[in-house]
Amino acid sequence: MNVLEVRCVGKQFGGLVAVDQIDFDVEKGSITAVIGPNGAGKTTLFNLVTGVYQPDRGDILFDGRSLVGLRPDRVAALGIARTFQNIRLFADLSVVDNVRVAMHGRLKSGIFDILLNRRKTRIEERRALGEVCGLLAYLDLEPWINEPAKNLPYGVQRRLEIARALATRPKLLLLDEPAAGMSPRETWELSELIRRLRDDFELTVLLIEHDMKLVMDISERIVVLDYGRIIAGGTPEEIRSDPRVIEAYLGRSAVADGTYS
Ligand SMILES: Nc1ncnc2c1ncn2[C@@H]1O[C@H](COP(=O)(O)OP(=O)(O)OP(=O)(O)O)[C@@H](O)[C@H]1O
Repeated sequence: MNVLEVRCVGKQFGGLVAVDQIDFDVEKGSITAVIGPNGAGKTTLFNLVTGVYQPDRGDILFDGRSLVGLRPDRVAALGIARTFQNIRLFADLSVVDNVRVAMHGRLKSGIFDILLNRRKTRIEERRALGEVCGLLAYLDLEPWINEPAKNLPYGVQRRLEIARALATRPKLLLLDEPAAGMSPRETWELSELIRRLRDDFELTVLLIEHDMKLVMDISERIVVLDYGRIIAGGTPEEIRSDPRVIEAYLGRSAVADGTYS
């Protein structure tokens, strides 16, 4: 069963075609990677799925329902969460408050309930805090719980971004270059974490990543973009040996020097 269906989607910025006739499916419970050279259209695709941009043509279906025309908050409420290439946290807020803020969009109590300090609001807040603490424990963020986000090491900030995304209880998690700036050890830990998340939270994961080792290690399907178009799609084995991918994305030298092995 497909959780996401991208149907002939196109997006232009003035004369520049950023995404052109993109068409692919993401199977429920899978880990799918979108790869391609800089400027290939990967982040634009994520922005189209999450409602940041609207497609000029085509359709995007989530659980069979079209996302076209929906604002990002509506898309999030349906169960799609994302992390960003350039980490977006509340720098001066503590770790626990960063996750609490992310969870608030899903809580029932409004600002007046909070101001009036209603009993149902206090119960909901207490439950939410319990859930936040559970997420922080799961992601090994407990030692940093009261630390402002800006003080965290880079790899920990990336985990906090994931905690914020999970706080919205998504069905589909989009990760935009989650390994960027990470050491090889942190990247290895991240690949283990992504697999665990998928299993423990029954998620479907769609990720953009330049780290080929991570992509080949954890993806079940790979979609390859170049100049806004899909040039290949398939399993890691199929992609690894596809000459169009080697040519367009990695260059012949990558094959020769063993980068792409
Ligand atoms: N808001 C925008 N306005 C104008 N052009 C844009 C905008 N967003 C993206 N583009 C252009 O669309 C093309 C695709 O960009 P996009 O960021 O989607 O590529 P990418 O594959 O994510 O690249 P990278 O790997 O460098 O992040 C690029 O040429 C980019 O300059």
